[in-house]
Amino acid sequence: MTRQVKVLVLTGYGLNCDMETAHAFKMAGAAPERVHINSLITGDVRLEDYQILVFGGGFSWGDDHGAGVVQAVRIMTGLGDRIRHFIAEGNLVMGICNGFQTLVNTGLLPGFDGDYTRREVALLHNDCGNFRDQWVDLSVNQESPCVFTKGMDFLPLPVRHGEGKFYAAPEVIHRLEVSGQVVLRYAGRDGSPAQGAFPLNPNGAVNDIAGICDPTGRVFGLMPHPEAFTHFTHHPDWTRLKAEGRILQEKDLPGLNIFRNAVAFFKK
Ligand SMILES: NC(=O)CC[C@H](N)C(=O)O
Repeated sequence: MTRQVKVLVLTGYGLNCDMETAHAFKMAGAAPERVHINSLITGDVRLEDYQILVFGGGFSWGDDHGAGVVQAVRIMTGLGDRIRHFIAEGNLVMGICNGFQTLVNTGLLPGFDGDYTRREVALLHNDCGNFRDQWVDLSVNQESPCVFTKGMDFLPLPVRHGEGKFYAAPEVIHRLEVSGQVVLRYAGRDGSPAQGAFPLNPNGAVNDIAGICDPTGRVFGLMPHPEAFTHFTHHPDWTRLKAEGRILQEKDLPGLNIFRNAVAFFKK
């Protein structure tokens, strides 16, 4: 019997995508569990019993002091060493939207030189000045070491955030680009770069960056929500896309493939 891949999906304090995220991992063949942040910090639940740790979407601590900021402090003071050990052991960490904001505020991303404590990038308020709830098209960097996006080149996903503008100093952006750590970019429907054009790029993200990974490719954060595209009718244009034969075979759902890739990583 093949070993079950155990996924820990965090819950609590304003997170609101844990049910969908756990469901997506279940569809991908894993054994997900929704675990309250406190249960992990107190040690009632042990991180070493899992292979994938997920920081999901939501409004942790009400986005006070900036989205993901308080969660990052709580996580790093209570769990920092255990998470760094978890990564060193070869496991996977994923941050979706509020989870991505948390990963950058902890310094778990971008993880340059194996240092998972340094804050190098930020997710700022959207340039448009308001919360965006829309679908975006994403091009995938096939040169990236990211294990979650293997074999993918394009995916449409929804975004829903107020603080999604990826930002960093030019030398940090350059380093992310040359190392292949830029995984996802906002694009046009044909996969061509959005070049900052609103609303293809919904937040003004520098270089259209929507998702990055660490140098190992095992820590991945993204603003869009892959757990919200696990059935072809989730896409607002699914009838047209199906008629055009562009996507939407049950078997190759872009959102679900992110979770399938994560699970497949442990089944090699
Ligand atoms: N969907 C989310 O996770 C939202 C993230 C965060 N609360 C924001 O608005 O930016």
